Amino acid sequence: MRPPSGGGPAIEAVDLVKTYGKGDGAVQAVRGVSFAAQPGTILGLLGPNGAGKSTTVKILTTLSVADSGTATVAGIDVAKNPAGVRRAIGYVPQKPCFDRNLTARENLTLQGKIYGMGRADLRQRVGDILEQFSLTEAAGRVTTKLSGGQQRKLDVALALIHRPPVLFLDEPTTGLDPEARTELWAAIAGLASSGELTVLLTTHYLEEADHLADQLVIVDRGVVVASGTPDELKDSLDGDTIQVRLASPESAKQAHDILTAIPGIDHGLVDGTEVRARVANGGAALPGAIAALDGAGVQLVSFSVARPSLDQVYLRYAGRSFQSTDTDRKEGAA
Ligand SMILES: Nc1ncnc2c1ncn2[C@@H]1O[C@H](COP(=O)(O)OP(=O)(O)OP(=O)(O)O)[C@@H](O)[C@H]1O
Repeated sequence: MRPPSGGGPAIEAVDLVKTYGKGDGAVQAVRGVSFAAQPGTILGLLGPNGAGKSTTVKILTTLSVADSGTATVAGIDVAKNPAGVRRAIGYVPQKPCFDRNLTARENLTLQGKIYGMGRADLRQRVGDILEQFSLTEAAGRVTTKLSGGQQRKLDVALALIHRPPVLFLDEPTTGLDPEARTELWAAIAGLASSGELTVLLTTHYLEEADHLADQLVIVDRGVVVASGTPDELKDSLDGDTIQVRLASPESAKQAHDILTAIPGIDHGLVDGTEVRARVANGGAALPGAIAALDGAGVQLVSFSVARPSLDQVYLRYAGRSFQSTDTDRKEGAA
């Protein structure tokens, strides 16, 4: 299948609204979300846990029905023709979806049969897709004997077996170690590079969104707070980011307080042993900032001036730091 003809977006959401439950217990998961992904691009839906990303994806993949609003995928209306949408998409949910008792090759073959693919085409396709995801050598192994990264790649391969023009990846790298994450990033970037596949991926990793997405839609508490390319979003913030690395998290907190007390330095964030803050002109602020830290006896590991990062973008548009939203989540989960 190819992307929709006629030049329209591959994915379009217009004013989607979804509330779970009723009365006092009602949760407004999605509160008027709109965006569009052009064919052959990767759109990153970025937001902390509970922002409404999965709910939006569920509506677009026909697993859930919106209370209001409209959406098309591959030019097909999700509400009017859900079966058509399901044929046009691949969907990788957060949890693995392969059969643990079968091998990678058997899983792919079974999936292809479910989509009604012919025997010769399917055999060729399974071979090609195993190759594409560097799974050929592991193809004969029962899936439980694959590494976490290989299992995740198999999930993506399964979603693509029927050559859909649109792929949805819901937090594809959650739980993967850094090496497996980097490998999956390369595979995802490779998928979209042909220009024939449109990918929507949800993530709460700023780095992942920055690295992979052509276009970002930042969601928070069910609404879109900003959208654009990663560069556009960073450029929309005037000024520079100063980044200071300290020897310990305690020193980082101390450095944060000292720096943000300096007029013109604001929006400070502490991330482990690093402090980041915004300033109109990083070069001009540098001597004063270093002198203030030095005067307080705070030992620096490094100090640099950089372009704004996505967490600064998030802070500016969502009105709170990305780290704090993640901390809220962890505390809520505890
Ligand atoms: N089936 C459901 N019933 C009730 N509330 C729900 C349901 N599914 C999601 N929610 C709530 O809706 C809100 C949005 O959830 P959603 O899963 O869409 O967010 P998310 O951004 O995908 O988060 P995560 O990264 O944790 O998957 C949250 O407050 C969540 O608790």
